[in-house]
Amino acid sequence: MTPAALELLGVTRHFGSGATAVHALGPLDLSIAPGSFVSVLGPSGCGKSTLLRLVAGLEAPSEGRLRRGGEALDGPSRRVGVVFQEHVLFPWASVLDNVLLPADVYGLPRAAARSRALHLLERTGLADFAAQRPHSLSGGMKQRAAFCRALLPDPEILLLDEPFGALDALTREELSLDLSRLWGELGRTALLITHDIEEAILLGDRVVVMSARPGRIRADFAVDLPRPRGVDTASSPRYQEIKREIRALLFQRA
Ligand SMILES: Nc1ncnc2c1ncn2[C@@H]1O[C@H](COP(=O)(O)OP(=O)(O)OP(=O)(O)O)[C@@H](O)[C@H]1O
Repeated sequence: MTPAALELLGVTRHFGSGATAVHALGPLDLSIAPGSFVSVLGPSGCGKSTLLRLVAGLEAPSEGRLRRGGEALDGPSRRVGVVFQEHVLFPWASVLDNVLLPADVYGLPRAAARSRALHLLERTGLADFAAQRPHSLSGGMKQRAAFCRALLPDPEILLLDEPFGALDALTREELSLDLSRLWGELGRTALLITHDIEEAILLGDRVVVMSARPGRIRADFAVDLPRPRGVDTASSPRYQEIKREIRALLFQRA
């Protein structure tokens, strides 16, 4: 049997100790099948970013175990790409060089990395901006470049921490639909952290709803909407029904 792309078993995370200790997360059990897109939705401060940092291998759990592709997860890996809310492009480097950054970090063969970077820039509508500096890009374009960079090492798993959070509503929707299309073509596993119910449904195969801190899983909704999803998806009766169910749960007392 193919192992889960990601698996969390009894994971908790505490910060600090004594009177100032914070129980941020868990215990949490979660299993994500290879190739699926899971959206995690929850109130502010429920531990969503903490969850993402654990899965990225940037932090260790206080208790419990994490497994990636059936193996113990013990640190960051080139098999996992991360996109954060604030693009982290270097202002002095060209868009192409920014996208190529993981090639230096992971020692990828330069020529192949360059051709993959150009391909990704092409696929995300940024080919004409490869030689420009990030300041000449709009917010949405900077996030597209950040996606290209995360995808450069061809990661098996893409982690998205509110990647559209700083964008205006129209750019947000456009970029989520583009990401949905790109993800469909790449067939990779994705974990999206978001506050936005619509984005969670539009992108996800599942929407995992978390409780207030300490974040635990309150519900796990299957999003059985056909793909590819587009601007019309949000007006379908099934989409509206899932949205109603999630809203009802979120606005109930935890
Ligand atoms: N390094 C840290 N030290 C102490 N407390 C922390 C640390 N990181 C997070 N926390 C606390 O853990 C809890 C969860 O934080 P986290 O950022 O994961 O939540 P979140 O759901 O991503 O929040 P938001 O949606 O507002 O971004 C919060 O109470 C936060 O103050």
